[in-house]
Amino acid sequence: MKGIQDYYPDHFAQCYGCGRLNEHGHQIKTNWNGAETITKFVPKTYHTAIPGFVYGGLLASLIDCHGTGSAALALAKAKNIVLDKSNAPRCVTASLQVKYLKPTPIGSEIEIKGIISEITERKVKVSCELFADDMLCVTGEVIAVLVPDNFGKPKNANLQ
Ligand SMILES: CCCCCCCCCC(=O)SCCNC(=O)CCNC(=O)[C@H](O)C(C)(C)COP(=O)(O)OP(=O)(O)OC[C@H]1O[C@@H](n2cnc3c(N)ncnc32)[C@H](O)[C@@H]1OP(=O)(O)O
Repeated sequence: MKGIQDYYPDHFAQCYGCGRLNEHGHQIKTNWNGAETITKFVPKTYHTAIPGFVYGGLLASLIDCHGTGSAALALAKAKNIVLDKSNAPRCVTASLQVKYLKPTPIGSEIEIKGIISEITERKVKVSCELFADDMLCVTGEVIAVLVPDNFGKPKNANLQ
């Protein structure tokens, strides 16, 4: 199934967590599910923290990219953008907070829900809930910001 990530421009589609063009990455797909967003992922055995349980860094990474994907969906909706080519808004993570409530069992499909809790012209807050075997294991909050034109460049680059 396609997700918002399939509509990112190619030069924004290399992310390890969600880039469709990163053959080594997770390649998650984020979609609307009613008023919420959703993604699913099946961790591999090599994503182990301790035997039987998923490595927390992977879970943070999934929440991170589901958060930016959810933010992109919300901005597209707010700006009435029809997703039909590489025209999706692209967001970067400004802040990522994760709470590990229970060990996340490995071996079954993980489901992450996203709730858009705040949206402005450039910034979206997304609350995430991660479930495994129908058990709420992790919560997270992502603040995502629309990629600025000067992303990755020093602020005084034009003075050099
Ligand atoms: C090339 C693109 C590739 C995209 C890949 C995305 C993959 C997604 C997952 C990731 O791993 S992203 C990589 C990790 N993130 C970064 O490297 C981002 C590094 N930080 C930055 O580049 C800038 O700090 C950032 C673009 C996030 C914000 O800089 P700006 O100068 O554009 O923001 P500005 O100061 O104008 O603030 C915009 C809004 O965001 C808020 N904000 C900015 N930084 C924040 C922060 N750290 N925490 C909370 N809020 C923050 C800020 O308060 C403000 O809110 P309001 O509009 O309500 O006033």
